[in-house]
Amino acid sequence: MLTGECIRALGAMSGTSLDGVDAAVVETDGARIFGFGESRYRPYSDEERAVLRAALGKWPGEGCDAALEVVQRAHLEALGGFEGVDLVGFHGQTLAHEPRGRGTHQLGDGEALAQALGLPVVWDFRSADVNLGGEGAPLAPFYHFACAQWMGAEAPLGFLNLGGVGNLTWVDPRKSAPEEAGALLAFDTGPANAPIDDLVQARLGRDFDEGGVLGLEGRADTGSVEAFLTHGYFHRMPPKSLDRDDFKGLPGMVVGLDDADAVATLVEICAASVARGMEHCPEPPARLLVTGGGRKNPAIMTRLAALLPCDVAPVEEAGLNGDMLEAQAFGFLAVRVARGLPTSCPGTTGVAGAVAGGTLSRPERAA
Ligand SMILES: Nc1ncnc2c1ncn2[C@@H]1O[C@H](COP(=O)(O)OP(=O)(O)OP(=O)(O)O)[C@@H](O)[C@H]1O
Ligand SMILES: CC(=O)N[C@H]1[C@@H]2OC[C@@H](O2)[C@@H](O)[C@@H]1O[C@H](C)C(=O)O
Repeated sequence: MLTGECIRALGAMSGTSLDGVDAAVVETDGARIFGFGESRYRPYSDEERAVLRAALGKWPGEGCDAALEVVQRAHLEALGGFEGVDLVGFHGQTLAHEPRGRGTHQLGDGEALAQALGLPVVWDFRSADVNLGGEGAPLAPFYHFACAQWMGAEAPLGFLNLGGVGNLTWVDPRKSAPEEAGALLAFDTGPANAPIDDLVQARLGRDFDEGGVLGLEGRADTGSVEAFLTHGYFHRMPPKSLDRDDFKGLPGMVVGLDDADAVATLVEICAASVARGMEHCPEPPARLLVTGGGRKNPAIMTRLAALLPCDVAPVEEAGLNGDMLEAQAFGFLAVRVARGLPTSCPGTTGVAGAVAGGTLSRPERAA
């Protein structure tokens, strides 16, 4: 099955925004993208999201059973019924991430999922990298490299994922492989949607600032933005990574502002941290392709365009699906793991050398 031929890989991502499970098929040999297949979004209910939110920060053995039940049920519903799938890439739900401390914790049982689906499942993608001294994140950059080549890009370009946390990938598509020196530079830029979501949830009972209405209406408090950028994270050289709640105190910085100004300030902090991160790139990319839910926030996209020295566009302008890029990425990475190909390298996580992470669980009965 895995001899370099085209594999129909089904990836699943449950991200830091806790909005739901994205599931998407990508046709690949682990190096090239041959095509994209069906995708599906399975939202978490309010009750499920509350269970997951309560589990954030927990490590294995610290009472994650209820959250595990939510993750397994939601993924079985999201992944069941796809036709002609050869392999599943299961990210799980990150509950905690301290690569220089306790490690990284993605909640999910890939072995149980493999038996329930009757399909081989690759999971636990991040541990091997962390155990070898890497950040364990971001991992999508190897897929971004494949996307750049699928697009036929011939000059360096950037991918910016704006989920709960922002992560930037600088790609040189002229290189022959993602693990080649100089092919990729990637790192988490800073907070993206998570603090905005948390603030509108706390103040207004909404999940997010739909359409960026508040962010467009308000005025950013520049003093708060400048104070935030003095945080030590912005003085660390990449590769570097964040946990969803590393900046949990951020809404507290804007407590004295009205709703619109508070959101506008968090939007500016997101955009300014991307601009600060862009300074680490070997050269500014001619184009930055934005993926993740933040690309649907006009307030964020407007501020990125104002602050960055390059064209800023949603990935759809390059023919890609920004809602499903991360799910596709874990399908792609699952094929790489199954074929023993690296999934991270010094340029993406700071790991000592290219490493193929992940655990492959096979079903006792085929689907
Ligand atoms: N129409 C919209 N208007 C404004 N913001 C939106 C819109 N749709 C989605 N978002 C934002 O995008 C977020 C979800 O983005 P996404 O699904 O990429 O996050 P994630 O994958 O869970 O996070 P991460 O990539 O950090 O793991 C929502 O929480 C919200 O803040
Ligand atoms: C530990 C963890 O789950 N990190 C996530 C988070 O969400 C965005 C950013 O921080 C990124 O580093 C990573 O996910 C993406 C999919 C990645 O690994 O590329």
